[in-house]
Amino acid sequence: MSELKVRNLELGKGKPKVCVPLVAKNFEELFSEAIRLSKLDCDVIEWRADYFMYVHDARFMKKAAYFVRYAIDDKPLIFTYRTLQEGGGQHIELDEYVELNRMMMDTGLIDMVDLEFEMMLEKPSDVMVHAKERNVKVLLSKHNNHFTPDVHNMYELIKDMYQLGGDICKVAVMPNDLQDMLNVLEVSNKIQIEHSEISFVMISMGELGQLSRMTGELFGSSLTYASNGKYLSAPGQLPIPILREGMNLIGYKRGSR
Ligand SMILES: O=C1C[C@@](O)(C(=O)O)C[C@@H](O)[C@@H]1O
Repeated sequence: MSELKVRNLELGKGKPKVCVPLVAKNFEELFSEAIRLSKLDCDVIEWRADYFMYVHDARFMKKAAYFVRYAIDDKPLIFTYRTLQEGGGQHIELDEYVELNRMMMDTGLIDMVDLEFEMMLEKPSDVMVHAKERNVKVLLSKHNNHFTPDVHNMYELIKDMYQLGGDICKVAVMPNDLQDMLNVLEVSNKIQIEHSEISFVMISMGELGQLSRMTGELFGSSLTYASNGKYLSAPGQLPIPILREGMNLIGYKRGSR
C-alpha cells in the first residue's frame, strides 16, 4: 500500500481511513452539518458541493469554503463536485467544473480534490498540475452506478489513473451479484501485489458490495466512505460504528487474545 500524508493523517497505513459526506443545500445547513460531522468518529470529510445551491457562484463558494474549514478545524477535507453522469446532484459544464476546482484549490482550505477521470480526459488542462503546485492531493475517480466492468478493465483503469497523475485512484462500481463484488476485491489485490506504488480506493457499492467497504486493510484500499448518520452519498455506505467494528474484526490478528 503506498502511503500519503494529509495534515496529520497517514493514508495507506493500517486500516482504511473513514470518510463521511458533507451534504448541504444552503449556508445554514452547511455550517451546522460541518460542525456535526467534525464531532463524528471519522478521519476525513468529503464536501459534496454538487448538492450546494450556490455552487455556481464563485464569491459564495469561497465564503462557504471558509465556513467549512472553520467548522471542521483540522480534519482533512476533500472537495468533490460529482457530475450527473457519475451520480451527482446537478449538471455542470466542463469549463466550469475545471474552474471551480481550480478556485477551490486556490483557497488553500482544502486538502484533496476529487477529480473525475472522464472529465480530465475530455478536457485536458493544467488543473492537476495546479493541484500539485498548491499541495492539494488529487483523488482521480470513476463511478459506474449501473454495473461492474470486468477485472481486466478495472485493473487497467486504475493504472491509467495513476499514469495521469492521480495521488489516489478511486473506482466505485455497482455489483449485480456477489461475483461482481469479488471481482473488485480481486483487482484490489492484484494492484496491491503488482503495483504497490499506487494508492487506491476500490468500492463495490450497494448492499451486495458492503463487504468491500470493510476490507481495505487486507486488500489495499486506503479510504472508505461511511454514512454520516443522516445521509448516504452512495448506496451501501454503512454507519461509522458498524464499519469500524467490521474493520476491527477483519484486522484482528490471528493469535491475538
Ligand atoms: O466516490 C465516492 C465514493 C462513493 O461513491 C461511495 O460509494 O461511497 C461516495 C461518494 O461521495 C464519493 O465521492
